[in-house]
Amino acid sequence: MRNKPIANVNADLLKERKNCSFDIEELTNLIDGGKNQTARRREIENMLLKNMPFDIIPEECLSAKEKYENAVRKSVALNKIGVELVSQVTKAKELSDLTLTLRRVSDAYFREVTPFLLHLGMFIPTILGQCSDEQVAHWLPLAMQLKIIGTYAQTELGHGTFIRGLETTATYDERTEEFVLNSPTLSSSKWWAGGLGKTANHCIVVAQLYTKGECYGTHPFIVQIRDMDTHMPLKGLKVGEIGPRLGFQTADNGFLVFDNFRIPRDSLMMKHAKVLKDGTYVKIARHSKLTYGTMIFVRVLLVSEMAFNLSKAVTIAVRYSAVRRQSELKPNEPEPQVLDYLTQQHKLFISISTVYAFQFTSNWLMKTYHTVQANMKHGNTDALPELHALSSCLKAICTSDCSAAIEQCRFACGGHGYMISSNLPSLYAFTTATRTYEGDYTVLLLQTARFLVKTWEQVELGNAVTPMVAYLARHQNREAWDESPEGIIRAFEAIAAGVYQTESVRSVSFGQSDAIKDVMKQLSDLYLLYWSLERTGDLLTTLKSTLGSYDGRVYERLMEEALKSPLNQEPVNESFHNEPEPQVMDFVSQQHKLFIGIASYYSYSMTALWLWDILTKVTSELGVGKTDRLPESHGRAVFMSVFNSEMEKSVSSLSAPLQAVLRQLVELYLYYWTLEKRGDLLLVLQSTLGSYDGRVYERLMEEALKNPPNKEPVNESFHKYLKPFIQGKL
Ligand SMILES: CCCCCCCCCCCCCCCCCC(=O)SCCNC(=O)CCNC(=O)[C@H](O)C(C)(C)COP(=O)(O)OP(=O)(O)OC[C@H]1O[C@@H](n2cnc3c(N)ncnc32)[C@H](O)[C@@H]1OP(=O)(O)O
Ligand SMILES: Cc1cc2nc3c(=O)[nH]c(=O)nc-3n(C[C@H](O)[C@H](O)[C@H](O)COP(=O)(O)OP(=O)(O)OC[C@H]3O[C@@H](n4cnc5c(N)ncnc54)[C@H](O)[C@@H]3O)c2cc1C
Repeated sequence: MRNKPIANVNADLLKERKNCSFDIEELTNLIDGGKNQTARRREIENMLLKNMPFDIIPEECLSAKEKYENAVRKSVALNKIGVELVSQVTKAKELSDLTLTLRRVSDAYFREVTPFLLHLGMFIPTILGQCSDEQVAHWLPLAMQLKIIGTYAQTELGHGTFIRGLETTATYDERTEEFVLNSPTLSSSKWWAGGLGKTANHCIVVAQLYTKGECYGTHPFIVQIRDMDTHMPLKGLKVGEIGPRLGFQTADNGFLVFDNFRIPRDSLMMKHAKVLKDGTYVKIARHSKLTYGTMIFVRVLLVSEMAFNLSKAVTIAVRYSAVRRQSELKPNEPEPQVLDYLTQQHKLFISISTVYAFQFTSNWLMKTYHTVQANMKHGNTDALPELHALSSCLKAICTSDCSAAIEQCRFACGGHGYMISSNLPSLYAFTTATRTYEGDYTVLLLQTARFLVKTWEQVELGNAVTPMVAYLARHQNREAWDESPEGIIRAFEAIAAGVYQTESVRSVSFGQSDAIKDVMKQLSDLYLLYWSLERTGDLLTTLKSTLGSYDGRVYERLMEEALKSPLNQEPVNESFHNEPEPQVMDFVSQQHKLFIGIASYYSYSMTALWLWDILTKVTSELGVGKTDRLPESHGRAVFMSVFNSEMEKSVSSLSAPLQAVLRQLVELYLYYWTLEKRGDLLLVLQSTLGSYDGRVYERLMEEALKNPPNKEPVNESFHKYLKPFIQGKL
């Protein structure tokens, strides 16, 4: 059943909805995956809406501590219902639909994120992907019923991207059949894990595994970190909250430091490798990177997350644009809806088509992921490198595009879009982090490039490659395409566009009406055209350059092109007889180049005179050999102050017009360098990362320890909400 229409809807919005060329319900079914899925989603939504507590005071008006406690309260209530619903589900497909619905509806309760995000998004998936069957049987029910709450601690203060460089050690002690966890340096402190600061009592820790004196690289361990009854951190580890950040403020991201912390042998997650009781290391995996599996899964998930978050932002911006009226186009006529401005449509429509591009690609990517997983169960890891390259590439591009598009949506809402209550700032803060976490943008694109270059080598050798990259061979036959970075980027755009085009056409090819097909086709075309225009340079099959031509006939081509110019089609231009051509001096850009030169000349002359006076004094005091070169900023300050003061002294006797000109030159010099060097001028950087002494890790830890949540070892919300919930007494 459809949701009931709401009374008192803005007339402009009603008008826009009335103008819709297709049946909205039909499109809703398409997005949900069918009529039944829409009905089920609404059933769950309605149930949650009836039972969930909403905020009385807006989340953003609370203190950091109150925000966290409020987030725990709501998470516990939501997950109580979630656990109940999950227990009724029997089929895998139903479970994934349910999880998706819960994830979507949870956003109605959290402007920020739930402290359970990592438990649901990474802890449970890692149990499924990295544990042996016996370990899954033990840990999964505990995690699914939230009897334990976990997180994923891989990143350290010193390393996030370069996983092989992680420093935390897990050394096997065969006498006690335990691993001993240690953080040997400050930079090895675990940092960032969501939910670690205050909430989690378990944690997946990625550490370098040592046994019998050998290091076998990074491996995941499942580790209890807090007492199940008192919630106090266990002896041998230091754990806390890392401090305020741009978004994720209720995710209680944390740090964790080990000091000879002992864990049982079977804490090692043993799907891909084992350590026997006597300390023998046994490799099970057929592919060395299978321990990176959770990251691939989350990268795949993030494509759909971006579709969802952008869909919210663009819905907000489109609705508001229909309601908002601004400016007077024609005297005495009503102000137009801002939605009617073409420039506004330009901001919004590309975001709408991007949402669909992401969603269709995400559906396809998830299917591909499951196919590769199923093959791997039978020992076939052939498709893993391509899945890694593809998920890396799509994750990087969609997270980057999504935060840029959300920023556009904020611009589209003018000043009101800057209000926290518009939700656009929170959506931006959430999505911009996704460009960094789960693999930084640049780093993931480089992983994709690595795969593509290897594929290219195969193509050149005439070997078969997978269908997804077969176009490389086609390109090679058709034209002299190069393997330059531009070529690689272009190829990946072709992949993304191709997937979207074929998937959207495939998805709308059954059952749907012509009206929906038309709209989807328009959106698809818009997406392709937009990116063709954005990347025109990459799409040009020759370089279109007189200077960079393959045959090097630079001068011939320059002359050929010159002769084609329309100006050369007539021997004397009519402006000869009419208006004179402007002097280049009249161009502002030319003045910019010249005037600063003039100002500098005066500055140097004044400073030279002044410097001459003191030079002898300085050299005799310090000795010429000992004087260091003045740092640039010091020199600049000297030029400015001398120029300023010496000019004042010398101009007083000059005529007023000349004084004015010279004063303007002083101002120009000062303003120019103020703008050029504004980075250096920020004397108080107030930054843990940019301090003069470079003590980055020390300062990050010092700041984290000052953090109010770390003043109490256990937050009161544990006793009030978490403990009764975990123990089933709520
Ligand atoms: C209410 C209901 C709620 C429901 C829940 C729904 C939740 C939804 C949302 C989820 C949100 C989750 C929040 C997550 C928060 C953030 C968590 C994190 O950041 S956690 C932290 C995330 N941290 C990061 O993401 C760290 C990023 N860094 C990395 O991933 C790696 O260090 C690396 C890939 C950059 C390099 O690794 P390195 O070992 O140095 O490798 P080399 O470069 O030397 O290449 C050697 C070879 O390996 C190959 N290969 C590489 N990877 C893979 C792979 N995965 N596979 C296969 N192959 C792979 C590579 O291609 C190459 O092959 P070849 O050419 O030789 O044939
Ligand atoms: C909100 C948030 C939540 C997080 N949650 C978790 C969590 O729950 N668990 C967890 O383990 N981690 C978590 N992280 C950490 C996250 O995974 C890392 O921050 C991320 O992987 C980037 O690594 P880094 O911080 O070491 O960046 P760096 O690698 O230090 O990147 C700094 C710069 O160096 C560049 N760079 C680095 N390497 C290369 C290279 N090889 N080539 C070219 N350029 C390079 C990058 O492009 C970037 O510009 C979280 C981070 C954030 C922001």
